[in-house]
Amino acid sequence: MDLQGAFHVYDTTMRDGAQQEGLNLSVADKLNIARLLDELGVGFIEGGWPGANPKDTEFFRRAADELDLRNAVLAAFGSTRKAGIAAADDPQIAALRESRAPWVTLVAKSHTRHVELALRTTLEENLAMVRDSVSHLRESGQQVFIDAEHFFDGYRLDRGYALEVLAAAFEAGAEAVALCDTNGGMLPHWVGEIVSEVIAETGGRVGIHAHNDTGCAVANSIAAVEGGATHVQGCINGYGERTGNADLITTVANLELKLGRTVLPRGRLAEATRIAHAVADITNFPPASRQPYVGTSAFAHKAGLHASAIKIDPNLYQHLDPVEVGNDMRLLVSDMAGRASIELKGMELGFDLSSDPDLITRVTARVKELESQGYTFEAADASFELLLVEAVEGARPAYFDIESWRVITETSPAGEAVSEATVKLKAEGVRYVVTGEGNGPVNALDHALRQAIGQAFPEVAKFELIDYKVRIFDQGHGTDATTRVLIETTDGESSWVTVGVGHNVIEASWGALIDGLTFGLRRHHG
Ligand SMILES: CC(=O)SCCNC(=O)CCNC(=O)[C@H](O)C(C)(C)COP(=O)(O)OP(=O)(O)OC[C@H]1O[C@@H](n2cnc3c(N)ncnc32)[C@H](O)[C@@H]1OP(=O)(O)O
Ligand SMILES: CC(=O)C(=O)O
Repeated sequence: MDLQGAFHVYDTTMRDGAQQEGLNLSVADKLNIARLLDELGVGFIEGGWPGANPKDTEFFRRAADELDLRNAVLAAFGSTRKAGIAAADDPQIAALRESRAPWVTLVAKSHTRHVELALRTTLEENLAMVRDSVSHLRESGQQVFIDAEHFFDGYRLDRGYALEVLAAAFEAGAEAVALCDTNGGMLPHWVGEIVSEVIAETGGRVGIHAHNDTGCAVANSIAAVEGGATHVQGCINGYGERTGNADLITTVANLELKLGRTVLPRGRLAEATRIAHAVADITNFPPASRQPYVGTSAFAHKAGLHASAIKIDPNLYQHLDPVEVGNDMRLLVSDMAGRASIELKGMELGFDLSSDPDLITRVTARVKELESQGYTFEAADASFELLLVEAVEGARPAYFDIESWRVITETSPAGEAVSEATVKLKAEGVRYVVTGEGNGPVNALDHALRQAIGQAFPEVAKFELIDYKVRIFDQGHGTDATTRVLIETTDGESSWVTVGVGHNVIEASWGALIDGLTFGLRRHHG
């Protein structure tokens, strides 16, 4: 597939995406993101603005030697030359030349007020800046895209001038002009109309660069394509300045799966979920669970009625097969579950409950009763699995018997609060009495419990508590309120979440800790 030919998928995660508040990428991060984007099969990767900061300059230096891109080519971003100087003498243009990127994307003003107020130059000089910069870079052997900044607002204010800017770019040899909704204020039908008018007027290749300030960045990008655009820009996970850019994966998935356009190499879209999450790991922004196509909730079903239909045919409650974007359908168990939800969740966890409708009814009722007391199973699959095992096998898995536990918190001579827990239990026929210390009561209990159980089951040494969340509900009751604790435990290979509920945070934590250890031991011992 010719990714630099018929239709351009252009990623700007590492340039406009990095303009997102709080998002900071090292050179190594950028190299890793570029590899992931290449795996996704985008045609163009905008790596940053060489010359604007040492990191972006370094990225292009290292990329030329270290990246072995199979699908994509690199684009370096910069602006047209400064007013009043030759393109060849502009140090910023020199940095673009020296980046060794085969493509350069130049941001150009196409809005008269921006030319006069922000550039503080004449409309004529701005046209010359566009013309000179493009032709200079073309003569230096690079291919050029233009990002026509504030194009839609500029077109509405002075259509003639906005089109003159595009004409100057095309005449000088720009391959495509991306019309930018820089302030993100457009709606889809406005974008569609303007894009088709521009194509009719210029005959050149037109692209779209949409920001999400109206919540319409993806819709605007799709409208542009329907209006004739053949170059689409966006960012993974919709990162970007202010409210972000068009989410590139959502845009591409809509183009491929809804409009039947082939814009990525065959089979690449099925990697979308993995790649979106891998990029999120690098940016250190947790992936949004409700993100279209790739979010963990994108194909998660909570309502009992949905599950009952899904049992017959999953497509009754999903707009497409999640496999197409590398995602999975998940059933959530909660007080909104019906018997079908429990049966399907059981199947997901490896239990065939279909021949025992009474058991399904009992488990459904038990889930609703426990949820009314404050438990939540949709976030705590491991506690639900233990509940299911108890129902199926007639008893909860028991690797240890707790005799008693207690915990105290006192101040040390240095004035710090320290906690000490004592746990008495029996495991594998042996009685253990163990004391653990910690920087808080739950930490002390966790240490004592794992030390005691670890003597009978050494694999417990690998277990580690990695997340701890407390939620107080019945807010009216103040310190008497019911407390829910969710604990995430790992054995180094995978992790699981358990829930505990109690009238105080220690009691609730204890329940979640016991479930966490029991679930982990069951995984190792069956
Ligand atoms: C719409 C967008 O998101 S475009 C991308 C924007 N991204 C960034 O700005 C991030 C990287 N930017 C930077 O590191 C810096 O702003 C730099 C290195 C580019 C420039 O820094 P400085 O030289 O200190 O200038 P400063 O940022 O204050 O102002 C920008 C200058 O570029 C000029 N400029 C703005 N747009 C253009 C353009 N399309 N063509 C030519 N010049 C332009 C401005 O008029 C201003 O000129 P002046 O220095 O003569 O006043
Ligand atoms: C170029 C760009 O990022 C914009 O106009 O939004």
